[in-house]
Amino acid sequence: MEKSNEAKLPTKYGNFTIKIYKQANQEHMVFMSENFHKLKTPNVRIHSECLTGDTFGSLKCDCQNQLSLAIKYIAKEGGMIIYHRQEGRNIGLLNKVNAYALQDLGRDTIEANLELGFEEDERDYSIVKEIFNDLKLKDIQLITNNPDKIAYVESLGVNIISRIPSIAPVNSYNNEYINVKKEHMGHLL
Ligand SMILES: Nc1nc2c(ncn2[C@@H]2O[C@H](COP(=O)(O)OP(=O)(O)OP(=O)(O)O)[C@@H](O)[C@H]2O)c(=O)[nH]1
Ligand SMILES: [Zn+2]
Repeated sequence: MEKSNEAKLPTKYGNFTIKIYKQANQEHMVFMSENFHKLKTPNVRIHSECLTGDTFGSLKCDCQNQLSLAIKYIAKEGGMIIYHRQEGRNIGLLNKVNAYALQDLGRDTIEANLELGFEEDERDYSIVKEIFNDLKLKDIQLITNNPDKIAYVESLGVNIISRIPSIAPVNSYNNEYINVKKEHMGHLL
């Protein structure tokens, strides 16, 4: 793992500090409120990359809304976002678009992944451990609905003082996707 220095990043949401952690050619970004190092129980979101949603505003998922809610939340309450560069639950963008093509034919998110020969979720959170150690995180509030992320953070010996739900609006394009997360992936929705 290789890491950058911390640098200031002024944004339309306010002023933040960023730091990059590089592992296996994936460059993950930590996006922190300016008071981050003074916080006793920082708010933390581990946000998985979604180019189609985060950048292009895709309505097929809830990623862009979840990200902007998290940015606004930490701007106000303090904390950080790990922008986890594991596009498409770590199958990559090309495979995610092939999964979308199968979804156009009627498969759901899980079925499409399995048909392409992947697990329903291929994410690896090992960089999160490195980042938490580097930033000396002990007690946090975790912004998520995903029980796998909660279990992973707890396995690091980090104390989750509370979970902050990340609830984005439902629309006619993402309602099945959100429903699959709730019914088949155990998300706390
Ligand atoms: N393989 C695949 N990945 C998808 C699809 N739609 C979104 N993704 C990816 O899913 C990831 C986001 O995962 P989600 O399950 O929405 O949310 P989460 O990160 O597990 O949980 P929260 O912390 O509650 O947001 C991003 O990396 C997206 O690119 C899809 O149809 N197929
Ligand atoms: Zn998305």
